[in-house]
Amino acid sequence: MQAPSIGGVMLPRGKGETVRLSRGASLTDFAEKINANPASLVQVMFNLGEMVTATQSVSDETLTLLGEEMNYIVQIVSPEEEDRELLESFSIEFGEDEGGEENLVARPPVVTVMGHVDHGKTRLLDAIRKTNVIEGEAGGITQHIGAYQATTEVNGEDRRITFIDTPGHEAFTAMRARGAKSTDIAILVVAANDGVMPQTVEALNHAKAADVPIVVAVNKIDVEGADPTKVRGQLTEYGLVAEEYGGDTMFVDISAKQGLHIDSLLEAVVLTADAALDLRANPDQNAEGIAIEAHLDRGRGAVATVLVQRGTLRVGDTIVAGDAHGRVRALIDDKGNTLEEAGPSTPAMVLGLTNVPGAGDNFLVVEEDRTARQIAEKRAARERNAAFAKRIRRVNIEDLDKILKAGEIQSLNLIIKGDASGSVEALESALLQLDVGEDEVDIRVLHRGVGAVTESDVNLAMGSDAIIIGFNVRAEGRATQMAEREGVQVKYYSVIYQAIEEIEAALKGMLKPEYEEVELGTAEIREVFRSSKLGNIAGVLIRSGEVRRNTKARLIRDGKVVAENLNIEGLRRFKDDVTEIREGYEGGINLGNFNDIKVDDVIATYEMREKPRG
Ligand SMILES: Nc1nc2c(ncn2[C@@H]2O[C@H](COP(=O)(O)OP(=O)(O)OP(=O)(O)O)[C@@H](O)[C@H]2O)c(=O)[nH]1
Repeated sequence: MQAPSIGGVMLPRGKGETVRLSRGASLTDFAEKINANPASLVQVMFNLGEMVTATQSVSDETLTLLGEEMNYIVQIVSPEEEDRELLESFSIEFGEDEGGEENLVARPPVVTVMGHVDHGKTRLLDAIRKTNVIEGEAGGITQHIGAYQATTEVNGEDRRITFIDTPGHEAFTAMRARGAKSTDIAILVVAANDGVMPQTVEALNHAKAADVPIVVAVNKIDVEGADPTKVRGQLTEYGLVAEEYGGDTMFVDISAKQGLHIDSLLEAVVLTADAALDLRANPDQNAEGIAIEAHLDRGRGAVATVLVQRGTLRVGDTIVAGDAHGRVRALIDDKGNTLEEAGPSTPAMVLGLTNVPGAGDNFLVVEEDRTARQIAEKRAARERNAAFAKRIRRVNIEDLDKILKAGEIQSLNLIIKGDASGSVEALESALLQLDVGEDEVDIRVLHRGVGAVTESDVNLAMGSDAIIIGFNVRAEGRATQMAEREGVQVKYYSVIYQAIEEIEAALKGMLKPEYEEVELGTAEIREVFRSSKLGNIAGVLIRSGEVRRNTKARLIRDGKVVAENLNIEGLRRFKDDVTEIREGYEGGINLGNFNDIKVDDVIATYEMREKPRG
């Protein structure tokens, strides 16, 4: 008996081993991992009804399906995980403070300012910068490097706060979508004369999704008609309840224009950080953090602003940032002063990199130039490979069940955009009431709003693995392109019940499947043949049902199960390989490596089938 083959090409069967593949891998990558000929995998896919070339990047499902067919467990590795492993291969553990509790020192909170258009984000960042920025020694020309530090006195102590100097949540979500956590606290700016507006809600949902505490700055209180109380009332609806109303969110009334109560706002940030977060880091280790901004400067070459998250960055350090590397030639703060070093939560502009890292890329200091270069090169190669990947697979309605089975998500995250607040609310409440059975799957609406699907929605969806629902609205041109590029699904509906029906159906499939064993057939061993290549072959008579190739089996001797979890690896009738043999017929069974068979033993075959849901 031969090993199963398809079209003359040997099918490389595994023994249930795990094969790890990067997202977007090709059949050639797979073949390399299992030491097989890529052509044989192309053939297997063809037999499964999919035309795939050997070098083309394929979806997660295709890789999984292929694995199942060949008896391998495929594990898809995300880019973040891959990067962690890359660093681990150099014995670097990124994102961990070295040492124990005793090595940790308090660090300033890192703050992002968010809010609706024209509510005063830029003005506020300028006001803070003007009044509270730490005096530099030389006092160079102020420049926007993407972040700055301010000080404020709280309970007689000078406290520092780091501000990300790009107003709006776009930068925040773009970084988060890349897996970087840049912000400890969000300041939500709401103009008191305008009240809560769509982007206010969007911003607060972004912060909530990232689990970042919010401090509300009620701005423009100098303007006539300003109504700070109304803002408090409005935000209550979104779960932000002011402290004075018994909630735990600090609200501060300010005027960015007149510089009113800026200190109170900074104090509120510090108090919120103290109450809600334990912001500490080890300053005595190699520096690590993220790149916030980067560009190519004609005179200075690649220039990147980094935020140190732990350790201390020093001039002369060897550094890798994304796929850039180099020696730190100079560190410069936001006032143009040169720095010798930058500790936790300190932003600094770095000169000396070979090229420009992306915003949200991580950076780290390594001991040797060679290590830095190797890490950067490996990352660059990976980026190139990823660029070949046609489509990054994210959550989509059609494959919800598979994605859930793979354990990739536990909840269905949705962003709902619609033409009117009434319809959006109706859709949301209907969806939240869907009976998804024994609450195995949560439906979470991360954001809802009236208007077109925007790039910001797509960003939020990317960062939270969400599906966007457009109800009687469409996506803006750039948002459509971005969603396509990033593989974020946007589903459009114009009738509420259709939306609900489709999602309910997807969820039914999405519920974790239950499996039951189904007996297929039994075979009585009449004779045992010995083959030099395959070991013992059972000559059998099928007593009941049918015996199929590639199914599970157990061996029964004198009414007792003597071996479990065997595989029907080969099946023959006379000289031919067959896929099944039915009751009453004779044939040969090869149980792979298992050779302990005797005449009169019974091979009972079964398969695990998904239980239909009631
Ligand atoms: N009267 C008054 N005007 C303010 C205040 N804060 C900001 N403004 C004005 O409001 C307008 C918008 O302020 P920006 O700081 O540009 O608002 P923004 O939120 O950064 O706006 P975008 O960048 O467009 O999202 C400007 O004309 C500011 O001068 C304030 O406290 N009082």
